[in-house]
Amino acid sequence: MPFSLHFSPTPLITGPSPLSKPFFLLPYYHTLHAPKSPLCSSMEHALTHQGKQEAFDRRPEDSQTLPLGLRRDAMPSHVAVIMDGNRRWARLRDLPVRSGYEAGVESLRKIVEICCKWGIKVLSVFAFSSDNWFRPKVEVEFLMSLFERGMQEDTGIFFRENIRISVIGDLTKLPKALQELMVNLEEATKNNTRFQLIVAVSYSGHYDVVQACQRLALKAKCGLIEPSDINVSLMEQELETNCTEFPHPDLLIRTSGEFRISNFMLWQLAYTELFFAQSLWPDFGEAEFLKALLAFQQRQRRYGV
Ligand SMILES: CC(C)=CCC/C(C)=C/CC/C(C)=C/COP(=O)(O)OP(=O)(O)O
Repeated sequence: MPFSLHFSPTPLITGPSPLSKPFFLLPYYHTLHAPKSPLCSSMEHALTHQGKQEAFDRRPEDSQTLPLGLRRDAMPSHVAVIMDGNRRWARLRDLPVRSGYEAGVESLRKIVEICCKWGIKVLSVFAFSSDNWFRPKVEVEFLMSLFERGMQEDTGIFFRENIRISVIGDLTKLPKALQELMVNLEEATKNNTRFQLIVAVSYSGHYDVVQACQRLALKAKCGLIEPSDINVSLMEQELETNCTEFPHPDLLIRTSGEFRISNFMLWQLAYTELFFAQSLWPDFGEAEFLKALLAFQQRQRRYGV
C-alpha cells in the first residue's frame, strides 16, 4: 500500500526558505549533542516549494465545522499517543509483523490529518522506546527503515501543510542516514506553525529526565548556574519537550486495551488526562479519536487545586 497523507491539495505560494539561520550549538555542552549536518538535496528541493505560512494559517478547512458535540474552545492543545497493538493487529490477520507496523503508519497519517483539521496544535507519538532496542534485530531494522521511508515520503506534505516535525530521544543510537534525515527535517520545518508532530524515537521518560539532569549538572560545573537555582522551570528548559510551545500533553491516548504509560514523558504527563482505547492502533480512526476528545472535554482539570 503506498504511503501518503490524504490532505486535499493546497495551492503553493513560493516563500523564503526557513533556513536562513545557521545551526547553533552551545559550546559548553556540545558533547551532549550528535553533530548536525547540512540539508540533503531532496529536502532543499522540497523547500523551494514551501508556501508562506500565513496562507496556510488562513485556510478555510481550519475553520470548518467540528463533529457534533466537540467544542473548539475546549480542544486539547497537545495530544500524546502510545500507538500500541500493531503486532497484535498483524497476528490476528495472519500477516507478518511488518504489515502491522505499516498499517500503524497509515493510522498515524489519518490522525495527523484530523489534528490539522480540528485545530489540535501538537501531537506526540511514542514511535520507538529505549526498550524497543531489545526486540528482535530484524524487527528493529524494519522499524528504522519504516521511519526513514515514512518521513521521506511525507516530506512534501510537511512543507505544503505547514507542519513542523520534531524528534525527541537518543538519536545517536539510530542509523546515521536516519539521524541525518530527522535532524534535517526538524531544521527545515522548524518555522512551520499550523501543527507540530513530535516523534519520540529511542525515547523514554527516564532517558529524558536523566539527559536534562546531565545538562543542568554541566551548566552548574561551568559556573553558569548554582545547584540551588535548579527548579521546575530550569528543568523543563532542558527536557526534550523544550521543542514545543505546549510541553505538557493535555490528553494521553493509549490504544490496545493496556493501562500503562510505559515510561513515556514521565515528567510531562504530571497533569495529563488519560484515555485508554480498546482498539489496536491500526484500527484507531476518526470515530475513536472523537470519543477520546469528547471524554477529554467532559473532564474537570483541577491541577491539584
Ligand atoms: C514514521 C513513523 C513515525 C512511524 C511510526 C510507526 C509506528 C506505528 C510505530 C509504533 C512502534 C511500536 C513499537 C509500537 C508498540 O506496539 P507494538 O507494535 O509493539 O504492539 P503489540 O503490543 O501488539 O506487540
